[in-house]
Amino acid sequence: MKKFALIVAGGRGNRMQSAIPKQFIELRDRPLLMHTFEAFLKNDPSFHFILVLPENEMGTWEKLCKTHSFNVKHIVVKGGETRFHSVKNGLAEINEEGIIFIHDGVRPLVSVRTIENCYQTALQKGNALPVMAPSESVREVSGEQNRAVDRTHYFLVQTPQTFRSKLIKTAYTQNYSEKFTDDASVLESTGEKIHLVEGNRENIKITFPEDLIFAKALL
Ligand SMILES: Nc1ccn([C@@H]2O[C@H](COP(=O)(O)OP(=O)(O)OP(=O)(O)O)[C@@H](O)[C@H]2O)c(=O)n1
Ligand SMILES: C[C@](O)(CO)[C@H](O)COP(=O)(O)O
Repeated sequence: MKKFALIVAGGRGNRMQSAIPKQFIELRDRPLLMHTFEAFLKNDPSFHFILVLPENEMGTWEKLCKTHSFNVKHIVVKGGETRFHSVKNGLAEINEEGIIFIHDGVRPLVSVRTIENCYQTALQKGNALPVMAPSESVREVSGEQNRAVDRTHYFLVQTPQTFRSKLIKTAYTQNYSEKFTDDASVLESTGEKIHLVEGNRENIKITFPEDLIFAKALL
């Protein structure tokens, strides 16, 4: 089965407060985004890549690829207003049957095992969502009130969120809703059951400056 990695890096990275977009920050002499590609290639060198970038950053990426002799074949697509719109633009480039891994460009620490777990489950069941149990207590907040909840009922969601191509392309023909915070929520709203698989604890989304310290130590 053909494998497509749709890497979304069309965001601004406002919470990182960095002069350059967080996806281009250098970690161990390479832009963060290149480490993300490499994580997929470690799992399977035959991956087909689609990369979503902000339109005004495409030139910078081209230069970075030259500077770092980054020769991994990939299609570059322009990002949209939200992650949903960026994914939609990327999906439009995939017109063959296969398994699509939709992955945040800023999660370079995804493991080979997580990618494999996602592949096997998506192949058998149509979709796979990597998750981790929270390691802290959880509280529900409602206005001025808050209460402890049973954390065994909750999981934290990672990427790559992985799907048979037809299923996810059809799901993304829906109109955008603010409830769509990830790809599984888009598919779920069509009535599909979502299948959970084990992610890896290091697979954090690089969001705040402190996350870079953690990533540098592990890459
Ligand atoms: N319009 C958007 C917004 C986000 N993303 C991507 O979705 C992933 C997860 O988003 P997040 O980490 O929140 O990135 P940003 O939106 O860039 O960060 P911030 O919210 O801090 O601005 C990132 O790889 C980001 O580049 C995207 O492709 N297009
Ligand atoms: C897709 C995601 O990374 C799953 O945890 C997450 O929902 C992205 O959230 P963000 O607010 O767009 O960073």
